[in-house]
Amino acid sequence: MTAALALRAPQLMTTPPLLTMTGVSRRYGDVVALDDVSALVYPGEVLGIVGESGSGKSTLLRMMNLEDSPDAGDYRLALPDLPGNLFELDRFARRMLCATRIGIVYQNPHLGLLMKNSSSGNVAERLLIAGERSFAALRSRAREALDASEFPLERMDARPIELSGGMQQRVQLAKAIALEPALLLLDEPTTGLDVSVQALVLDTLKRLQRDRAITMVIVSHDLGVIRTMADRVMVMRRGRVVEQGLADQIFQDPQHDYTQQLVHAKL
Ligand SMILES: Nc1ncnc2c1ncn2[C@@H]1O[C@H](COP(=O)(O)OP(=O)(O)OP(=O)(O)O)[C@@H](O)[C@H]1O
Repeated sequence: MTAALALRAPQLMTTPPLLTMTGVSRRYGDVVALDDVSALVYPGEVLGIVGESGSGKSTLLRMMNLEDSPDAGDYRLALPDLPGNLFELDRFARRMLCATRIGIVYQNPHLGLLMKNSSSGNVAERLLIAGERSFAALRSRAREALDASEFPLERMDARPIELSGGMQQRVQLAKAIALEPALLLLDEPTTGLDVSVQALVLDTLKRLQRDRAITMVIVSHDLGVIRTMADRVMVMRRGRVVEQGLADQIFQDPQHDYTQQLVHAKL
């Protein structure tokens, strides 16, 4: 066992989870996207969700972001004033919760950003929802979030449509962290970027995680990304969780046939 693993494992086990999902199922017509999925995410950790295309990863993340409702299941976040099953919240309460306590970065920046508004305006929009009304404060807080996302500040008034893919992801990230969310969701955040740009964005995510201990859930079909980012890994196939455990254990000693195939295909 490595020193890092020895230090990390007991910490995870002794802290109550921030996120608890139990028995979540979702069908779309005949397609079973999620079949009785349960998940725990502990404060300050990065949970990586991996699996082939169509395995249900993005659907699960959308559930965590309350964008969709399951056919069955329970979802709790251990935050003040949030008792009960979050799937039972009405649309307004969901929107406020997501805007203020949950951040998300999508693979497709069009889902997360208004492409024709300025980058700083995109971040400020999140702050406005939370009640910030002073122009000077909006601008300085947007600047701070963009800086933390390692976005070049001289371009903060550029529109995302004018920016590279890597820069667009940094704007999404700044928007996602502007209100210091309890949970940051990342759906294939670097897929489609050049390898060198991908590495830089992953570096930023790792630094943010280290400096701010943000609890993250990252979805990727790319085991390299999951290996770089995750403390624990959940492997999905056909809407079910087939294996989960500490990242080192999953990568060094995968138990399920499917995980073994994934890991060996990558090596
Ligand atoms: N809104 C929807 N309407 C119909 N089918 C859907 C919808 N969302 C997801 N599905 C289906 O549910 C299954 C799981 O999709 P999901 O996007 O969660 O998989 P994934 O593991 O994220 O794959 P990918 O990486 O390709 O997005 C797929 O068969 C998909 O076609």
